[in-house]
Amino acid sequence: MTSLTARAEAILTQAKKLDAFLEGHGLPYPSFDVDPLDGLPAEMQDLRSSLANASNDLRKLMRGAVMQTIDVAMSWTDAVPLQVIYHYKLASAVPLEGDASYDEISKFSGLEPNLCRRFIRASIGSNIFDEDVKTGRVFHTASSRALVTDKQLYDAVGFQLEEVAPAALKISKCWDTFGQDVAEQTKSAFSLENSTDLAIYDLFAVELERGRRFGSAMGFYTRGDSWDMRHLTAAYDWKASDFDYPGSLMVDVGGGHGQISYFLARETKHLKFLVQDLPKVVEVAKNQVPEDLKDRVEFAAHSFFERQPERDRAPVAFFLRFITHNWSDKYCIKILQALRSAMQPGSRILIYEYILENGPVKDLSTRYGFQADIIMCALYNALERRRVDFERLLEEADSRFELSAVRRPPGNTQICIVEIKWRG
Ligand SMILES: C[S@@+](CC[C@H](N)C(=O)[O-])C[C@H]1O[C@@H](n2cnc3c(N)ncnc32)[C@H](O)[C@@H]1O
Repeated sequence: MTSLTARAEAILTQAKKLDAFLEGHGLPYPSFDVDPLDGLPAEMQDLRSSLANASNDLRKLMRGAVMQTIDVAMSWTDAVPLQVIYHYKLASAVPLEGDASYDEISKFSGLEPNLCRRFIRASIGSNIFDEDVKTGRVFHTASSRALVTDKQLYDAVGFQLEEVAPAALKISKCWDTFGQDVAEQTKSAFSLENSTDLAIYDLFAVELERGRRFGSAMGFYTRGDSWDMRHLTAAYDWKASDFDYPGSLMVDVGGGHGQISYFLARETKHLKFLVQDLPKVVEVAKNQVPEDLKDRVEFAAHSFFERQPERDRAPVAFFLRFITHNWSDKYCIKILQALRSAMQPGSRILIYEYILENGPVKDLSTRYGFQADIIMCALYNALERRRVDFERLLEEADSRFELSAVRRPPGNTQICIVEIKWRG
């Protein structure tokens, strides 16, 4: 058993190190008004995460077993005021470096003054906005200010609170309605919430503003360090002589606009890339290939549920980034089976996405994969997988597939490369 004093001392030791770094670099201490931490170097980010995890544990312990559970059950009372702030653009109603009365916020936003006051005051408890107790005027904190200055953050908040959260509250209803083994994207909690039998991408293709917000929110989620492409090169030897040689080809399955292929083409010497995606995506992407990569990267319309076209020589690899986590096992098996005819001994499938730990994860800094798992469930009837889940998929798809390695980039504990070989 760890004493409270020992916990607090561990926090103190870490806080002193972080303070020393900030002081040594002339940076302000973190406050609700100024956040100097995002720009810190990697080793300080590790320290910061460790301090956040330790203090979060202490906070939960001090809330106590019952209140900690009630806090979770009532977390919607933090989320809903933020949704109102998002919906009525209340953050933009307050000057970045000044203040505003509730009447002024009301005039700007069209939300009735008493509602502005109630929902902003509820959010002040989450340090989103603050209020001068003497004048009753509202001013920004670093969090509410970022809602104005960071468009991708704003869209990510809107996407979570207006798309994902309402859908996620229908997960149990989805299972009651369609069964717990429901595998279709068109019968998801998201489809129930939206009274549609369209999958999310198809709905967003016609509801353009929602589609734009989704794209912008993804921009927010993918700008974190765990998405940095350097992890790709740290986790795999793309320049190996059995990979990057004259005439070798990698197929980027569902490769979107080709960002990964462009990056890897610049990291390798000979390897060529074929980016496959749906016709409407390829139509746009094929005209945007950078001049220096025109002889290395090509695009072709191809559904990943269809057999690969015949080729004289098998590709060295099929690369799938953030594809399988959007699909239930039933469809992932189809995707894998469609690659079989193009595999030869030595060719491989590389799947790059969150690989969940086999056991539970409690740290704030590493639990995102488990949260993403619930999002996949709500939106697609899909999941984030563990190594054993991939092993099961491969066994069901074809026993000639062999999971040869899970390559975890150093320092990036969540997004990994699953390497699959073909026994032939
Ligand atoms: C989550 S995005 C990942 C894009 C890309 N791999 C990346 O990581 O940036 C999923 C991609 O799958 C594509 N997609 C969806 N259904 C497809 C299908 N049946 N065949 C091929 N691509 C498909 C989408 O158009 C989209 O580009």
